[in-house]
Amino acid sequence: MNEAILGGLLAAGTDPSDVVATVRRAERADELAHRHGIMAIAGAEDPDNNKLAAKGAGVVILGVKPVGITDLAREISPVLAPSTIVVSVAAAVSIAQLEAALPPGQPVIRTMPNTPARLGRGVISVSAGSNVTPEQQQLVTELLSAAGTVVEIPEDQVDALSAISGSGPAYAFYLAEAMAAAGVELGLDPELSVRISRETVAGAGYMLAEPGADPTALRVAVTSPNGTTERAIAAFNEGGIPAIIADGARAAAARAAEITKQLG
Ligand SMILES: NC(=O)C1=CN([C@@H]2O[C@H](COP(=O)(O)OP(=O)(O)OC[C@H]3O[C@@H](n4cnc5c(N)ncnc54)[C@H](O)[C@@H]3O)[C@@H](O)[C@H]2O)C=CC1
Ligand SMILES: O=C(O)[C@@H]1CCC=N1
Repeated sequence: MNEAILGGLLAAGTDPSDVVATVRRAERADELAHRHGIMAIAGAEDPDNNKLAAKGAGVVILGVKPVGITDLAREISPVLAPSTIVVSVAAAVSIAQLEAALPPGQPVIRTMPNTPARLGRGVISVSAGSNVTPEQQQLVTELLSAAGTVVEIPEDQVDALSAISGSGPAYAFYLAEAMAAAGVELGLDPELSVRISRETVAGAGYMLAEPGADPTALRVAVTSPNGTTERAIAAFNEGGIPAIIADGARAAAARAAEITKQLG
């Protein structure tokens, strides 16, 4: 996820020399440095890597798994300037949990990105903690805008948003996988079926990305009265696909709440 955000930031003109990344493995640090022209420090080579990166930073983006993020916050706390904005991309970790692991008064912003950020087409939510000034929130919003559409939401909506846009790219890829499998079942060559499914979901995505695009109008335009698509959509509706998608989103949001409790 973090390389996706990095890709978006750099593509939008962030100076690579303004960015320091940390990772665990040396090979991964080399890969990031070569691919993006940034400084990347591996924990395996320098156990102080996270502190080195955070020291003097205006913005620190924490992107490890939810289970490790408060430990990481505690690790870098001694080197943070009071004005350093700490941004979290972790699902299910609350602003309160992050603030409790950081020096008192540290500005904290919780975000929920998604992987199309790599192409500058992400959706990134921003929820600010109480120590964040409007100027700091503006700065982070502008920074993340490089990676896609930024939406400001109250923290109590993050789990719901995550169930739609955070996990959502996986739902679209899942659809492409299911379409490819269906094509094979209808007798298409597997490679061809994957190719046309991928291009179809991608092409539809491009259409949705046009300004003012309306998913319902776009669907209706493909669905000729009494034609073939109509039969497919009817079968989807009979099979309860909309309700199944709602169930999936509910399960994702519930899992986020469960993780928050576990990390309590
Ligand atoms: N994958 C996705 O689409 C999304 C992920 N997220 C959040 O992003 C975070 C990362 O998720 P992924 O990218 O999927 O996981 P990942 O496992 O691919 O990335 C985590 C990275 O952190 C590195 N790391 C772990 N501990 C470290 C440490 N102490 N110091 C430096 N680097 C360390 C790991 O080596 C790894 O490269 C999670 O908190 C997740 O909830 C949020 C939205 C979407
Ligand atoms: O699956 C996850 O937990 C993360 C959060 C949203 C997308 N990926």
